[in-house]
Amino acid sequence: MAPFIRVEGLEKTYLMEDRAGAHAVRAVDVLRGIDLEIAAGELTALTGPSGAGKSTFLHILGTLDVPTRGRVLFEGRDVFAGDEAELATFRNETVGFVFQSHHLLPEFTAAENAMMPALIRRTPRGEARRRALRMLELVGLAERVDHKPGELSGGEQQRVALARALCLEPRLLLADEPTGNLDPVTAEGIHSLLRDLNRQLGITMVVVTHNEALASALPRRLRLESGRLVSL
Ligand SMILES: Nc1ncnc2c1ncn2[C@@H]1O[C@H](COP(=O)(O)OP(=O)(O)OP(=O)(O)O)[C@@H](O)[C@H]1O
Repeated sequence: MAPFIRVEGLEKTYLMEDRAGAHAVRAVDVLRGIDLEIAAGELTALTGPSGAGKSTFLHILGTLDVPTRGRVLFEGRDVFAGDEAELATFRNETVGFVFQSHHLLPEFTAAENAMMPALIRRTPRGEARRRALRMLELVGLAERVDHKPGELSGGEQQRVALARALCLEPRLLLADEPTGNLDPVTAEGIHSLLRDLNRQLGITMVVVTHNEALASALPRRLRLESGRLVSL
């Protein structure tokens, strides 16, 4: 059976306008040949120096960005072989994202923020709210569903962002420095929650972090260095 995710010969080069020379273009090689398999249900930490390409790699895994060379296969299917509409469908149905900054809408409550992806996908309001409340309960915020982001702590805001990412029950959760803005204790709380959710829901997760201590508590660790992946 094909692995859940298989990355083959992945390369990413950004072409930059060279500001010194007229119309000259400079290539920035960020990912230089990545091969990787991720099994369904795996929870993987991705570390590496600043600028190593962690976000770029995560964005390509989530089809928010496209590779320059190489392929990404989900259950054997080359995701970038399809057109933009197919990519968007795949992304909406399969992937949930959490970022360093939670991007919650300040005027809406935790429940309303968490149900947003379902409403955008035209899920009936009652069903969307049920899903959101279930996820808010899973992230430990059952008592805070009517709070707006400004009435929540930083860790609680990030948990709402997590509930929102999980609202449509994605099979893959990609988290880019989800604890980057949090104090160490709150950050450990979010990581421990990710481990619990991974066990309970069986969602495959890739979590980018600068924090080696947090990364070392996750079952699998990868490190990006000079555009290549190293297993730890
Ligand atoms: N759109 C772009 N055009 C040109 N270069 C880019 C672009 N996006 C990223 N880069 C460059 O690619 C490299 C990798 O960036 P990326 O954000 O993936 O690194 P990162 O490992 O996530 O870094 P950090 O830990 O600091 O967030 C950086 O050197 C960055 O300057």
